[in-house]
Amino acid sequence: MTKPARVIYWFRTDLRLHDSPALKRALDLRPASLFPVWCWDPNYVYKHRVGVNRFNFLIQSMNDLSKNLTSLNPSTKLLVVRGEPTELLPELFKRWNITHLVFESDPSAYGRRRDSKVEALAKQVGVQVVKVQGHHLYDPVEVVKKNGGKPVLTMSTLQKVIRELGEIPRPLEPPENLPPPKLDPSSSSEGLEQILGELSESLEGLPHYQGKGAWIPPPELDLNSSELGGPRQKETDCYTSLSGQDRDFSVPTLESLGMDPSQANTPIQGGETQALSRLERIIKDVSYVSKFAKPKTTPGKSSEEASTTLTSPYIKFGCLSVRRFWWEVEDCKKKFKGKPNEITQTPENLNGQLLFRDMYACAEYAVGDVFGQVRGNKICRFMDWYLPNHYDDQGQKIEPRPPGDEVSESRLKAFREGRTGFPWIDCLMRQLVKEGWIHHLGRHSVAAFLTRGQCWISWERGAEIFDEYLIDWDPCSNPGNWMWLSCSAFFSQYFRLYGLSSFPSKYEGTADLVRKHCPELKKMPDKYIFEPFKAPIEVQRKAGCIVGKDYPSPMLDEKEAKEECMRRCKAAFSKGLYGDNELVLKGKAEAILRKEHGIPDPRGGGEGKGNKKGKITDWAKSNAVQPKPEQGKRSNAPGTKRSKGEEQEEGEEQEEGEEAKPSAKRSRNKK
Ligand SMILES: Cc1cc2nc3c(=O)[nH]c(=O)nc-3n(C[C@H](O)[C@H](O)[C@H](O)COP(=O)(O)OP(=O)(O)OC[C@H]3O[C@@H](n4cnc5c(N)ncnc54)[C@H](O)[C@@H]3O)c2cc1C
Repeated sequence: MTKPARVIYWFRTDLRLHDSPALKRALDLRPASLFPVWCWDPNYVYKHRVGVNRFNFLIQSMNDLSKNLTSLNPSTKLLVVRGEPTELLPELFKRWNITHLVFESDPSAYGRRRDSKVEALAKQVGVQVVKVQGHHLYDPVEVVKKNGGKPVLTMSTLQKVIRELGEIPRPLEPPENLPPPKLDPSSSSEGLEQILGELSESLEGLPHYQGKGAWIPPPELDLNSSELGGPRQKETDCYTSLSGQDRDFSVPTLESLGMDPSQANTPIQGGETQALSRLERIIKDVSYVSKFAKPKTTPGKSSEEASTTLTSPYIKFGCLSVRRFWWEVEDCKKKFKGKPNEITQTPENLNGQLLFRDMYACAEYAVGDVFGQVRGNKICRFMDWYLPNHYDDQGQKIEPRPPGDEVSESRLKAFREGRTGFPWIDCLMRQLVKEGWIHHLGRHSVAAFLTRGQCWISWERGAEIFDEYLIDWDPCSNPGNWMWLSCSAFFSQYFRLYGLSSFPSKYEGTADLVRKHCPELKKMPDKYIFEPFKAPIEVQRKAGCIVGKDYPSPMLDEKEAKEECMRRCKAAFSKGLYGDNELVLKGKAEAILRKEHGIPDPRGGGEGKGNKKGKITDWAKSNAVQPKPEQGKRSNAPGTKRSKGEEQEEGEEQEEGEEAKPSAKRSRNKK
């Protein structure tokens, strides 16, 4: 007779019970005991940028999952063990006599590395590992294989490849019951408290337990560093015991991380229960689902009123199954009573949005660890951005990063703090920090502004800011979209830009969004809401907001900055270098690009025309601060006419329906 299975189900970014193919595989083993484990990894807590809103969402989602597990069997819940999975899981295998470890596979490079370590450790002690794809519509491993090992860079390539992979599986129902996490399945102990007590006892003697060798943040770690996702108010106590302060394997609190819960200002609440009720609301509106066209959606007055689905945080943490979303959309569209040609198509429809997510995952899978950076990234066009990452001779990232030129550093700071003097950018950045989410077109605006649009700052820096604040931060979608918006990959029409006033003017509710997040502009009339620096002084006085005093002056001249960036894009495109080119790897590409195209270096160095060694160039200097308000001049405010040239630069909202068409030949002339 075979030994009955004793299974650890390792939860990660699959915090749900519905449509979980990995959980189904665990239950198909008919385990005598099922241990639903979450490893509260100090690497995540102390080494990643995770802001308070994302932690809050995660904690809520874990609590919701735990409650849902208990509703299936009152003798079970989510078992949170505090420590690194590579250290902890092997101990649990031994102490809980585990036969199988089951988890949903993590396609990201970091996750794959961690998982393969855990897999090897499990095999060493005879524990069988079962990993199942469930985080994407299609398995990135299979897609990339079918694409000849190449990264998928366009929607049409993805669609071509997936046609051969067959239909997306229909979603699974949640389980009806679960075995309890009993150490001795034949024992009569049934109560959860008793089971938890026995489990906690079984961990006696392990390091980190009951304060013995507790995981204490290393002294060099600055808990107040924003690099760690915002200020931590006090010492953490979430690692003083393996099974939690009360030895009940509970979900940690924000306080135990040293975070201030009052800073979690997001209206977005985590958990599978919330995710499913949101999905139900979306699907009820057959017309909305059938006619969904991403470019026509609006950021609205607030995140709750944005006209997209706001499902990304739930999909990110797996509270919502992406396959379930897909199929509910498909079934909903069948109920549409309007004309068939009113039903929107991929890529602008909801299915298209979900496919974009898969596209970035497939690109990340093929590119690997360097997907989030320029250096070494074969799909990423090299541009001579300001404030790039720095690397040593071995290709290791130098941290902390050496300071860049002071103008760009001050612009980056103002951008992060929502003080650029451009209300559209400032309100979005303040919304991001406060609520942990902004609408896609808002993300477009800020990403283009920081990179190829106005500031010429490396997309790596912008992606880092999003990493810290977005609840839905994703290791594939975030760098992928930043590369798209900066025209580094996926998209190449660098001449298409957003007007800082004309673009938001086209969308309903955007003036209110500005007023909500930039209250100093509350009384600014609509005409000047996106360009208060153009308001006559009497208008500013009447609105109680003097530009330069109550609200910052714009930090650059939009038109000049755009022209300069365009020149730089042109140069980078004509040179055609990518992140894996030898010149880039050796750190020589920037100087060459500047020299060949006479582009000034803001730090000096004499490479570009007209550079004065050691000085900030005139261009950067003159645009650093306080451009003259064009009071009373032509305005781009709502209702006013724009010049022909500006019209041509906009319309960027069509982007998601287009393909990346690299306009310059790739240069792969490795020496
Ligand atoms: C610079 C930048 C950075 C971004 N970073 C992230 C990120 O870290 N995580 C993330 O989930 N999305 C990211 N996006 C993509 C997109 O903005 C969000 O997924 C979307 O705004 C989420 O809102 P929603 O759920 O209302 O989307 P909807 O429009 O309702 O779309 C439904 C779902 O489709 C997926 N989706 C839609 N658009 C995209 C896209 N362009 N790329 C990938 N998935 C998409 C999301 O899972 C989303 O929840 C980024 C976009 C930009 C421009």
